[in-house]
Amino acid sequence: MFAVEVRDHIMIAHSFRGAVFGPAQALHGATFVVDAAVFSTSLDENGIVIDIGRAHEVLKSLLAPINYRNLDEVELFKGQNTTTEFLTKYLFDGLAKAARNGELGRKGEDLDSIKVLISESHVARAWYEGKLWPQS
Ligand SMILES: Nc1nc2c(c(=O)[nH]1)N=C([C@H](O)[C@H](O)COP(=O)(O)OP(=O)(O)OP(=O)(O)O)CN2
Repeated sequence: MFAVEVRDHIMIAHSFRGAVFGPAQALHGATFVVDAAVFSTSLDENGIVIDIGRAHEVLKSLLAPINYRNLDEVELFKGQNTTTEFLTKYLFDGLAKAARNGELGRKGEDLDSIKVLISESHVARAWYEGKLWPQS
């Protein structure tokens, strides 16, 4: 399987509901490093999985509305614990939509799957990976 991965980062603040989170129930900040990988069993006639520039642009556009924000105040996430895991799925859904629509410089049907990995610190990370087809 071939893959291309792009990276970006965001700075956010948030708080969590639930005793399991201990001190993280209070408002705290984090810098998340986001890695998004797109997989395909084949290369196109240019020898690529997807266009790296377009992948960067799409990832950046998905991160822009939440970068430098207190996620507790983001309407889209109201009532939701914005855990690292939750954010990986949010980004996966956005990237999957773009990939299926051919916005990554490759026909959607030529792409296999996507993995979004978020490193929330130097000791912890979470990811979501899923197939692009059949569409769920
Ligand atoms: N499964 C998850 N667990 C936790 C997340 C998460 O996104 N998914 N996030 C946090 C906090 O936001 C923060 O990143 C870490 O908080 P902290 O309490 O310092 O971390 P630990 O739980 O690792 O440390 P303790 O020593 O156990 O308090 C927390 N968990």
